[in-house]
Amino acid sequence: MIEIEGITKRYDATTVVDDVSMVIEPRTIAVIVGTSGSGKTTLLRMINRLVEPTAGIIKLDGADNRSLPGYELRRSIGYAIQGHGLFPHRTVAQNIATVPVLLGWDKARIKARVDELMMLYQLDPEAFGPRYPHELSGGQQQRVGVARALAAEPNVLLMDEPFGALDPIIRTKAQEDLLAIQKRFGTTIILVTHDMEEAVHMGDKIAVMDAGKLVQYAKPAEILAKPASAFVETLVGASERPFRLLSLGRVSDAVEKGSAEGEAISGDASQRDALAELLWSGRPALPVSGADGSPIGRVTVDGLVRRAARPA
Ligand SMILES: Nc1ncnc2c1ncn2[C@@H]1O[C@H](COP(=O)(O)OP(=O)(O)OP(=O)(O)O)[C@@H](O)[C@H]1O
Repeated sequence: MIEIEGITKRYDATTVVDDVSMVIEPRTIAVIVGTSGSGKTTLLRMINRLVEPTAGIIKLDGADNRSLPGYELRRSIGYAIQGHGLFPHRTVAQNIATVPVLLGWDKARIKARVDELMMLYQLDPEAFGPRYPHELSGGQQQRVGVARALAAEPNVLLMDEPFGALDPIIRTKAQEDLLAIQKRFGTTIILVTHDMEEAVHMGDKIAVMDAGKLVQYAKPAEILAKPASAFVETLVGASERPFRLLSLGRVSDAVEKGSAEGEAISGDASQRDALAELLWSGRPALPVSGADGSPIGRVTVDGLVRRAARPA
């Protein structure tokens, strides 16, 4: 668990992070969003003490993050940044091994971990391990950057716009990979992004920053349905909000009694996909199938539209 208590950072007279308090539960993803200059990166870097706060406390599993020297703290916390930050004169395998080497792991353990992460990221260790970063595509470099951050099995991973430089298709894949890896290792992740779509997709909770202040910290559905201020509402994008809300819900949660003509949609599909299919095919209702393929009811345009409407 990460507890941020009244954290403030000032540079001379300018307050760039202003009395922020938030708790990040273990094994969850908190996404920090906000406009440029709102203090997101500074907040993130106070967790691993690349930036020292002016006031406030940050606790990791109950311990003040100042109870260790900064360099030791940083070996226990993964850190991945936009543009990956790989060492250009070290091979891919050496880059990934950076922190395990610093921690003095034995060679066999390091090799096993590097190979495991490379396989996980679909980079053949034989082929890619000896290569240098410039011999990789942008997407591959980014994967190596995240693999390096995960190498020493950190409980906490800080990510600053890790997918910012990727094109949209690779970006989606990178997000899926990260979600799968987060589930597998149970890592607690704090991710900074400009992209509300990414925040809604990735976050168990979303923290919205504006001018150094934390203006809302809540589950994605709550941020979308009940933005705390006009600023959050703008950031969420009022016109996109209904679709974002639907993308969070499963069809199985919107099933109505009755039947419908045509091919069934899976109860696991998102409500957004169901609405897209309904509108695209011009039908008022679709049959819904359960996990075993048997019909469990139907989903309707009217029902989905009601769900997308902002709750009173
Ligand atoms: N070392 C520093 N000295 C003085 N001011 C700084 C320093 N680092 C950051 N700032 C200022 O603090 C403010 C917040 O910066 P920060 O990088 O945390 O914002 P951000 O929300 O991450 O922005 P972006 O999305 O553009 O990366 C900015 O106005 C920035 O100019």
